[in-house]
Amino acid sequence: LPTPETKQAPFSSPYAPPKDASVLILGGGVAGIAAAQALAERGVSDFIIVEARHELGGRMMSRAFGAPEKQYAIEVGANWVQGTQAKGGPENPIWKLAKKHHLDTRISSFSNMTTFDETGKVDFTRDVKTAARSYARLTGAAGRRVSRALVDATARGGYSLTGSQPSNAHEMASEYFQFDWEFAQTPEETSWIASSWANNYTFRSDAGGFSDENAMSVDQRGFKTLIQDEAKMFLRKDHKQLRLNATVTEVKYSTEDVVVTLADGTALRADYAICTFSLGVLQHHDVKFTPKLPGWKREAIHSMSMGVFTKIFLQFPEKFWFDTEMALYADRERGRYAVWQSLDHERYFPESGLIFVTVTGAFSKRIEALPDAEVKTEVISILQKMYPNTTIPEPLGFYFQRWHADPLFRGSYSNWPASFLTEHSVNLRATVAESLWFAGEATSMRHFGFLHGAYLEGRDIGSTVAACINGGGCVELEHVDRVKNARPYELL
Ligand SMILES: Cc1cc2nc3c(=O)[nH]c(=O)nc-3n(C[C@H](O)[C@H](O)[C@H](O)COP(=O)(O)OP(=O)(O)OC[C@H]3O[C@@H](n4cnc5c(N)ncnc54)[C@H](O)[C@@H]3O)c2cc1C
Repeated sequence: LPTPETKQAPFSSPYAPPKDASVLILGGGVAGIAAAQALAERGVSDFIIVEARHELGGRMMSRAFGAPEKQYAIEVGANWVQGTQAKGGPENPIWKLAKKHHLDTRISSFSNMTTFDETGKVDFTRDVKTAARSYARLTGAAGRRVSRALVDATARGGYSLTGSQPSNAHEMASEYFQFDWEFAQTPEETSWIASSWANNYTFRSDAGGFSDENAMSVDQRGFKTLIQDEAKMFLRKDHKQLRLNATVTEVKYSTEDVVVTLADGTALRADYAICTFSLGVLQHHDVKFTPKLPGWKREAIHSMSMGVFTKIFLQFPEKFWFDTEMALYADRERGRYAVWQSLDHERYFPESGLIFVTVTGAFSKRIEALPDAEVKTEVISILQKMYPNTTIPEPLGFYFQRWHADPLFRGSYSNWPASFLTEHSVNLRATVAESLWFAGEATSMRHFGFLHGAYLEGRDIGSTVAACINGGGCVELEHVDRVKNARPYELL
């Protein structure tokens, strides 16, 4: 690895325009707030969080849903604290915040499930259990590959090599539930090794992770309250550290400073910026970087991928469906409206008439391009297949968030493909020109995709930048100039 550059104490030319802050934090999601908190704790209060939306939270996003007399706060973005804490083990920092802010949660029971196919209710829970065992074999074999320094492959290759080849609708739906429903992409699109360590570092307490529990927020203040309330505890009351409704259009950077232009033409200048925009935003050129980001950074950005995870919410006048928490529907098309969750359940919102179905990946992009009415007709037709002897009533409410089309997100969360190497991940989080820093769920090597990944990255980069400021200089995070093959390709 090349020797990192050292940024000197900020040089203030008498001719330069005055600085608005020491640090601009670009984005007010979990990573941005965690970075601000780490700066504040180290005595750096001279920062401004720049957020395009009207509130903090980013992909922690809730909204009111349902008929006027039956409204609920539903989570269209993150919903679970994934991995809590096993006895004596590390604690998920999001779980810690959830307890601190008295968040109302329920531990989900994903095995409490009813199964359906195109003929109605059919018991294939045995296939669901088989898929769980196949997944355990997949992750175990990935660990052995790491210890023997073997190359990565796709999770699909891994499944086949470890003896799992789903061949009918029941088996494919079961595998989808186990894999795509977590990674928001298919096994073909995903790294075998990285998906396995992502699973272990979150869910396996015996492998350095938190626990296998998923705590679902049902808090009617919204899951986001946890990050908003945390921000209130350290942000100054004069609101000078926060600019809401402020969309960044350009980031001009040099070793001297960073100048950020907003959609209304305002320019903000600082010594450092911490960019927490999603990987999808960086991939889509929604924000212009001047000069263009270096080749090694662009390669890292475009080599990782952004999954899409779409929860489609429906409210009916009354419940007519399964009494379990979950249902799995096996269509002949893999992943077509497969995973259902009942919120009209004694543990969640009884008598609410609420149910939601999740779709992912390419299927999410497909429905985002359709009008709501068409998606609603498709969803109802699936319920009709699940309940052939019931007349499915017209829903009182229907909603899904278009994460991929949204220029502030461009997808739901990142995923690690087999061709994405450790060096790419190093480069995704590496500093550019000593002044421009990056943090977010995607920059987390162990916890990409998760809330805790965003939080830990924000804290880490925030405290590193604080050390730069307090120490009067800085060592930037190193990058790799060229990501090379261990052994060059040879055409024989
Ligand atoms: C549908 C869905 C379900 C999920 N489920 C879970 C879950 O159950 N558990 C879990 O742990 N994780 C889950 N996640 C992932 C989790 O939400 C993210 O990992 C995390 O919230 C990312 O935080 P972040 O700060 O890195 O990014 P963001 O939350 O994306 O923060 C970046 C901020 O930048 C702002 N921004 C973007 N562009 C601009 C611009 N040009 N100018 C100004 N501001 C801009 C955005 O508005 C946003 O607020 C889910 C995500 C989605 C979408």
